[in-house]
Amino acid sequence: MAQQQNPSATATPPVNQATTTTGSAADDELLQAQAELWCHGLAYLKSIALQCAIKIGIPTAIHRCGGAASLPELHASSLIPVPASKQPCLSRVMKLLAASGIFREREAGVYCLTPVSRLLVEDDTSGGGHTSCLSSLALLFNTPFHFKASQRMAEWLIAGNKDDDDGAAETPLMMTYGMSLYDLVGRDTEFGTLFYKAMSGDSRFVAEILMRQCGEVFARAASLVDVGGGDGTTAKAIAKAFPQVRCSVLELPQLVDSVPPLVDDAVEFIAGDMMDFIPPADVVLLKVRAHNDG
Ligand SMILES: C[S@@+](CC[C@H](N)C(=O)[O-])C[C@H]1O[C@@H](n2cnc3c(N)ncnc32)[C@H](O)[C@@H]1O
Repeated sequence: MAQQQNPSATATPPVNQATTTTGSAADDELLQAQAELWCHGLAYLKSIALQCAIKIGIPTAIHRCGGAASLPELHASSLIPVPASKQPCLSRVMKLLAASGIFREREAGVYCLTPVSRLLVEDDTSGGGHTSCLSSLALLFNTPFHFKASQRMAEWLIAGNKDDDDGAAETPLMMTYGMSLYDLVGRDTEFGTLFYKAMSGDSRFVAEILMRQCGEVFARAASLVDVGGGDGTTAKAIAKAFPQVRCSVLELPQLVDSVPPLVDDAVEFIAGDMMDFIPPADVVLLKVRAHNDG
């Protein structure tokens, strides 16, 4: 009886070792490139996973468990609102965040805070050099406004015809919403609230470092203007620490008009555009993205 031969065995000519190694290295490189492409293509999931962990309250929950906890421990302590049936999914989110350096997997399934996730703890009084929480800032990076506008980046880049409104838009955000980021902040209450919560958290964080590092500058000053100073968090912190400094904030008129908590005796708010005028002062502070980026 004739034996059936393995077609691939008969079709493949004998090859020397060098050819095999070269072919295999090239395939390895291709597979590596494909894996990297997957990673780049899905990189936005890292931001989504971070947003998810913040919304669920994982950094604060781990902090309240003493700085390290397993998911079953977090679940048992009722610190995170995720039903047991979904813990395997949360476990995958945590693995992704641990691989990204946001948490550290100390041992299988036990997660600790890292310097990054410590910035996301809501009530951190452990004295890690800061007392402010940057959760709102991290959430601000991922709003639907940002996602929707950034998905139009290519469309915005190739739109160049000055006769059409889209082509003339200064930014993808302007093209998508027909207004600047700061106009959006003024018009959308929810977005505006998140924006200023994020900015004041960031300002508190930076002010703590600024005062430690540049205290002698403020100690010698009699006046300071914080240009684009938002809700005045930084200026208020400086005024409190250095009462001899007369602090003011230069802000866009729509912001000064629309946000009541801006009124503060320690800080004067001046409505104006920094491109037109900056009030004279011993110290001019600028912590701002001055263009209407989107
Ligand atoms: C990114 S926020 C920073 C706020 C604050 N300096 C901080 O660090 O938290 C930028 C601020 O600059 C203000 N701004 C933008 N363009 C401005 C301009 N041309 N003149 C004055 N303020 C401006 C915005 O209203 C916004 O509050």
